[in-house]
Amino acid sequence: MKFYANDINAFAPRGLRPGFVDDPQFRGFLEALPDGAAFLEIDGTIKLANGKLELLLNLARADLVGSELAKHAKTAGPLIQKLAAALHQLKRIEVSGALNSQRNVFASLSILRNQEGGAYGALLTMREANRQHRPNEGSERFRFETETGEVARTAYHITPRLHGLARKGEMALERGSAILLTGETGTGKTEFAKRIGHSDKAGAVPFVHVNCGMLSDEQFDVEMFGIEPGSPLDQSTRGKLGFIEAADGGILFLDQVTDLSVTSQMKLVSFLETQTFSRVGSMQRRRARFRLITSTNLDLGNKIAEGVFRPDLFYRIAVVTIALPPLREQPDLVEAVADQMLRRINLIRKPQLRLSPEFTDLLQAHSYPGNLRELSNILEQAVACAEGVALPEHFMAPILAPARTEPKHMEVPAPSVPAHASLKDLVQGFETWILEKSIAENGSKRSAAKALGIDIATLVRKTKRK
Ligand SMILES: Nc1ncnc2c1ncn2[C@@H]1O[C@H](COP(=O)(O)OP(=O)(O)OP(=O)(O)O)[C@@H](O)[C@H]1O
Repeated sequence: MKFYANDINAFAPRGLRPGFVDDPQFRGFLEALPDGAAFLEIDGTIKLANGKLELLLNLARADLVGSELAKHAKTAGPLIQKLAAALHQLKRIEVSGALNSQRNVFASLSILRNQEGGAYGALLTMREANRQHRPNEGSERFRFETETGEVARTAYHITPRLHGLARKGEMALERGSAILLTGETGTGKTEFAKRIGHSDKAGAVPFVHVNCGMLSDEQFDVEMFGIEPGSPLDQSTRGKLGFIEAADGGILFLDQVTDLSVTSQMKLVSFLETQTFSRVGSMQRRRARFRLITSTNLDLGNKIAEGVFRPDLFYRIAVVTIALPPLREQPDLVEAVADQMLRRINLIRKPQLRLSPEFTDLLQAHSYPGNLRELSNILEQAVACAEGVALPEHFMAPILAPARTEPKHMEVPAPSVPAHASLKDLVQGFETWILEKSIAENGSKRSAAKALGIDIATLVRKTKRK
């Protein structure tokens, strides 16, 4: 029996359950997969993506998660369009081809269905087709950055003040000096790094964006230095390209460098000192040449005084420091970004939204503790609440709510992933894990079945399947 997109409502549609996709153990499971992987809602929205997919597509996870898969066809390549079309038709597909990053990949998309056959999501996996044949150092270069300067520039507003800072950044990159970007959250450090990394001066080079908050001590060596193919630690047998090798000849951007533990900072210092490293599982020293940009929204002076940031690392990364100004000091940027967002929104909005002069005054007077991110939220709120004109009552600045304490649940360990597991086994392992976790959280099989929207007989049969 075939199901088409229109049929899903008739078969108890279920989206991926937020409780599960937000669970750190499930995220750990996804990260442990040897290939790039993502979970998608049935409408094509990417709910979760792992770091390997981020690397293969050369798109930041923050840009992937929450967006529609099809949206990335332009930057990542037409292969993505094929996968999105298959999902739209609820069709399993396996495709191979080149991404815009010039990586040849095999990709597969499997539809996840409940017992009644209703589709509730999809699993996308992707692996590099020629990774095992990758010659050693120096002979083959991989470009990680696919975003063209044109794409990057369309959404980026450059005021005279930002232009001056960008010039300073471009000159520092040209000279090979390490740049530290500072500034409050949302001031645009990441965008700025991409902007100067894409400048004509930097040329078409890899730009590897590393979110340091995602790098635990255990992952640091593997993610930064990679794994030697065929070494005892190489479960995939294809090795793993580390961020440092990926950035060779280009730019390594360490975002929120203050999130690195002191131990990882020490390893980074030692690497920066010698510019050499060894892949995990190999003794061979390798050399990588790249230009370094780091960023933080914290006060580094305080962090050093507290003993949680190493001064020797500070002096290596802060050869040139560029402080991104807060939005409250840039009324011209508020106006330009608000105008541009409104234009983009009005391309699809009916009725078109106009800002009343009073609303515009509030925009100009606001202090923006969340900077550009907050401006965007305020406009989105107005888009959602106002009819044709945004009035002062539609001006809602987000207020930071106190952290919520989550109830503690019984821990169900994430399934381990065998090196050569088939896609079917992986999906089945994931399903069993969800069921067990739900039983632990809900206290009984009956309550778990109810919470998952399946009948108790199905749940019992599936949990016996192991
Ligand atoms: N000059 C700009 N013009 C338009 N939009 C911008 C500009 N700079 C940043 N943005 C937008 O503002 C938001 C926040 O930017 P970004 O993530 O670069 O901030 P950040 O300083 O790195 O934040 P954090 O410190 O929290 O990591 C993003 O949505 C980005 O697209």
